[in-house]
Amino acid sequence: MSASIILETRGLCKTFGAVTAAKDLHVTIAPGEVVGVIGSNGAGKTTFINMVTGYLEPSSGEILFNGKSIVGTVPRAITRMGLARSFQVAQLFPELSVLDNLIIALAAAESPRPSFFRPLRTRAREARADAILEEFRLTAFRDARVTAVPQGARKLVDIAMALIGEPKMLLLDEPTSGVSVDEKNALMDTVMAAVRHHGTTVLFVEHDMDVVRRYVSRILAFYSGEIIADGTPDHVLADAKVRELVTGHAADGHSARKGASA
Ligand SMILES: Nc1ncnc2c1ncn2[C@@H]1O[C@H](COP(=O)(O)OP(=O)(O)OP(=O)(O)O)[C@@H](O)[C@H]1O
Repeated sequence: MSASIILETRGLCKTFGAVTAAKDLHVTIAPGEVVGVIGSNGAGKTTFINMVTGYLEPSSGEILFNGKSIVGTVPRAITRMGLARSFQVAQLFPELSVLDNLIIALAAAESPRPSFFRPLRTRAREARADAILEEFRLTAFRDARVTAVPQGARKLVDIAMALIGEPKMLLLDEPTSGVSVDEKNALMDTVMAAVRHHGTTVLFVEHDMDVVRRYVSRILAFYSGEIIADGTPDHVLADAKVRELVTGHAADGHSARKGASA
């Protein structure tokens, strides 16, 4: 693998009984790329992210991160190698404040086993958390309980926490799901400014084609566990198979498919 590839999968397969969720996936991602993953419901997008981040063991195939095989490596170790992720549903401590969630993430990033005998909330961590809140435009929610903040802000907290360890690559599973159409661009503008600032390579799953077009330089289109198109947004979104099977826009312009807005 050359230095111009940060993530590579070779012949990646995953079956669940009779269901093939990933079929012979060959993907290479270069450092600094912003890649959108599209596909209708059940196409295999989350399965791909779960395998790459260690949450799911592939049935066969290889995954290389920075040239090192990571198949069989536990998620926490993969995160420590610099490959982080967020989830469709934000993984936060719902009863704690936004600030405390960030402080826990900061403590966890500093040490794999934070001591129960030392306070988690130190001045240094609080100052760092405040800087993160500002960067992610979350200062207004600093002391609010996670359950009391809007969905878009929860998503931002989750993504901010994923970026705390300064990952080289970030995988986002539907960062704008459950967020109103009006809020989507503001959320993605904030996320993209942060990842550009940190120089992070990004791959994100997205159903909204307006969001995809606006933020990515490359699209992987999944259908039935396979990648049916890989290229620039103009190329992939004009592809006849993608229009028929993913975005639901047949050649006559008729839209039918659930889960995609183009
Ligand atoms: N743990 C599992 N056990 C059995 N089948 C699974 C499991 N996880 C995923 N599948 C199946 O694998 C296929 C791909 O699912 P996956 O969740 O990866 O799709 P997706 O593209 O992320 O869909 P969505 O957009 O709805 O999140 C589906 O048919 C799904 O039902």
